[in-house]
Formats: sequence, structure tokens, C-alpha cells
Amino acid sequence: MTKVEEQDNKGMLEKLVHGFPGSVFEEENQGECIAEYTEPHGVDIRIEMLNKSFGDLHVLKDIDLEIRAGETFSIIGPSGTGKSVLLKHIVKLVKPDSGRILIDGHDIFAKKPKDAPREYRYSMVFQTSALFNSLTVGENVGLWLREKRICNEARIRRIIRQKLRLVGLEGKEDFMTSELSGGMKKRVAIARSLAMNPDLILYDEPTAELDPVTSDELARVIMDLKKEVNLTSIIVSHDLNFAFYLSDRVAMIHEGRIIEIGTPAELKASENPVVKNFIFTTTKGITGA
Ligand SMILES: Nc1ncnc2c1ncn2[C@@H]1O[C@H](COP(=O)(O)OP(=O)(O)OP(=O)(O)O)[C@@H](O)[C@H]1O
Repeated sequence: MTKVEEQDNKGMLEKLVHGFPGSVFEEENQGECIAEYTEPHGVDIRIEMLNKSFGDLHVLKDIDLEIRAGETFSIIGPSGTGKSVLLKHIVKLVKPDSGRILIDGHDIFAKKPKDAPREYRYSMVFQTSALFNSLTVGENVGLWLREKRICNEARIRRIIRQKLRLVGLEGKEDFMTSELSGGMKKRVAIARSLAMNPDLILYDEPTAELDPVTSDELARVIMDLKKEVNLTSIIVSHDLNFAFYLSDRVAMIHEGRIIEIGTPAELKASENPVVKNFIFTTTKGITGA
């Protein structure tokens, strides 16, 4: 990664960090972190009759969807059907033409009342991992905490160790990111996201460029996380075996509409010919776990 790319990368990360005012470290919260740096809580997301067009292109059509608190939820579907656009709505990067998104019952696009509870925190794990190669693993994980002065240095070091342990990379703080395999990079990217204590974590094509064995390891990391961290996870993936393996529920989008929602078993048993065909062709007939 060049310096310019790293700078762009940083800008993008900034944009995707949400819910913190970027305040300067205060001597509160046992003197270790700013008061807003609370434990995560998995959020409940309700999407009601969401519509979005770009010019003449009606991308999202009457999307109605509930993602429950603490759920691991995957969105699948052919290319260009609106999966990423939907994800961008949930993190307020795109505004709907009509419809609402309620997170823990609050309309995220409505003006916030004065007594509104703290905004949900989210973090995105990018397809490319988007790590800084010139930094160590630990520096990547702690970057945001240090830049925003969220906690003091001793606490940041403990947080880095804890988040790396959660993704099975205990003791790897001093490795250079450039020395890591693709699967390890992805896990560092997850640890970096976890450092923000997100209530919601979004994975954009997490298995892109990973071989099946590494994808399987990653699935287990994400499944184990669910046992230890209270967060809601949304995954957009073309890898149906992966999505079926680790998701509580899956929604399939086709031509801007949700055409099926259910548990992996329900999706696999769907009688909808579009769903059946998509599952068959994308898993090459393998039905997955
Ligand atoms: N900002 C934008 N302006 C105009 N068109 C857009 C914009 N963002 C997305 N689109 C269009 O919306 C449609 C859906 O795009 P989206 O990226 O959500 O698809 P996707 O299902 O995520 O595809 P893939 O699986 O290939 O990533 C595409 O036709 C895309 O070109």
C-alpha cells in the first residue's frame, strides 16, 4: 500500500467510525477510557418499506426486514441486486427515498431528540481487510483508540491483547501486517473493528480471496465471537456455504426485492425457483453444512 492509499484508507475508516464524538480522553470511567467507550450491545434493526433509486434505476424495492439483536444475519443474492446499497443505508452512508430504518426502535434518519440514547456504534470489515502494512498487528488494532484518544495507553494495550485473543491471534501484536496470510489479515481486520466495541459489525464479502479451509476457519472465528461479544452481525457474501454455515438467518435479494428470508435450512428447502437456482449454481450443487 502506498502512503497516498494509506491516507485514503484512513479517511474511509474515519467515515465508518460512528457514534463517538472524537472527544479527548477524560479522567472518567475509572480514569482509563472516555465515558462513551461502553460495552457493546447487539442492536435490533427494523427496515420498513425502504425504497431507493439512482436516476431511473430502482435499486431497492419495498424492503421489509428485521434483524434481531445479537443475530448473525447474511444477505445473499446475485451481483448488482442492491446488497451493498442496503448495507450503506444501515450505516447512513446512503439515504432512502422512502421508508425507515429503526435501530433499537429509533429512526436513524429522523432528527434526534435531545434525550436520545447514545447512537449505535458500528464497524465494517472490508473485503480487502484495509490494514496498514507499515504498522504492526497491534498498531493496526489500536490505531483508532490511540488517534481518538479513547483510552489511556495501558488500557489500549490490554484491549489490543483482548481483541486479538477473540480472533485467535493472541500474542501476535508485534507481527508486521505484511507478514500475515490472507486469513490472518482478515482476523486482524475483525480485531480492529472489535476495538471500537461496536454494537453492529458488518462484513462485506469476508471470504473474498480466501481458500475454502481459511474461509472455514474464519467462519468459526465469527461464530465463536458470538458467544463472547454481544453484537449484531450482518454479512454480505457470495459464498453461500459460508453464509449458511454461520448465519442464524439469511435473506436473499433478487432485483432489489427480498424474495426469501429464513434459517439456512429454510432457504435450502425453498420452493422458490429463483432461490433454488441461485443456491444450486452458487454452491455447485453442494448443499453445505
Ligand atoms: N451511488 C450510486 N450511484 C448510482 N448507481 C449506484 C450507486 N450505488 C450503487 N448503484 C447501482 O445500484 C445497483 C446495486 O448495486 P450494489 O452495489 O448494491 O449491488 P450488489 O448486490 O452489492 O452487487 P455485488 O454483489 O456485485 O457487490 C447497481 O446497478 C449499481 O450500479
